[in-house]
Amino acid sequence: MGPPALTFNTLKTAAPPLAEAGLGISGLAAERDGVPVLFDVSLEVGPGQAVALLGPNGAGKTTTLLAVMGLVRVTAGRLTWDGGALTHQPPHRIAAAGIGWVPEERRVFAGLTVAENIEVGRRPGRPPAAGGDWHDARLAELFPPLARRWRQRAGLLSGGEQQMLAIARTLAGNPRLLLLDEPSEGLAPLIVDQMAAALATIKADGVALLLSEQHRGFAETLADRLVGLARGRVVEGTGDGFSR
Ligand SMILES: Nc1ncnc2c1ncn2[C@@H]1O[C@H](COP(=O)(O)OP(=O)(O)OP(=O)(O)O)[C@@H](O)[C@H]1O
Repeated sequence: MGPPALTFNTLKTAAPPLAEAGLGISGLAAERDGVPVLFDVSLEVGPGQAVALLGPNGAGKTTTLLAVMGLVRVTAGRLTWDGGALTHQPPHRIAAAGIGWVPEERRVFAGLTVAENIEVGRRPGRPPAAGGDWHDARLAELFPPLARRWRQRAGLLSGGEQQMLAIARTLAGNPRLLLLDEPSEGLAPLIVDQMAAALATIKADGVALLLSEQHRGFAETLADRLVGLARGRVVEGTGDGFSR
């Protein structure tokens, strides 16, 4: 039998919770395929906040997101969500608790239409963030380029449109925390601006955002806090004046 179901607001760990609302990460260490990759990562993301992980290739940004999603082995530290323990929960329970993952590779279903891809992401019964349900009309308003291609196959979309679709599909499940791996990677400048505007709207809706970013400008536009990672550790992290 797996670990007990997450019952938020009732499930409290013995130690004081990191954050009563949103995501808490404290002293996180994790490994991939038996190789230690994260050694000491701590941060918090509250509802309606955005935190960007910055750092060079191999710093551990993706691994931090994977650890939140339960997709790598956590060897030390704590993960909490709305004050309840998240550490060592299986990915499907983490997803059911309202955490959505947008992988770097996008992974849209090329043979399905935009509308069908979004339908795949629906998670009926999951309570939405403060702004309400992400139904089709809201998603189309959020990403106008998708609205124009609603009945087209996803394989025909540009890279930027596929990135929008990957986000829209995850949003369709009404997550209250969105994990985004390099959302601006490989996008044309105009598309990057559209992406930043859309993510700002999602944030204003009350959704918490934790993103991995290589582009500092994009991160600064969007994030309330920047957290610098190097070799699996937080090297700098602050609300303002962050520098590397
Ligand atoms: N399957 C694996 N087994 C062992 N080590 C791995 C595995 N995948 C990644 N790593 C290592 O983990 C470290 C952190 O990788 P991670 O992908 O989290 O970095 P990142 O900051 O997201 O950088 P990038 O932008 O290159 O993805 C790197 O040193 C990488 O080589």
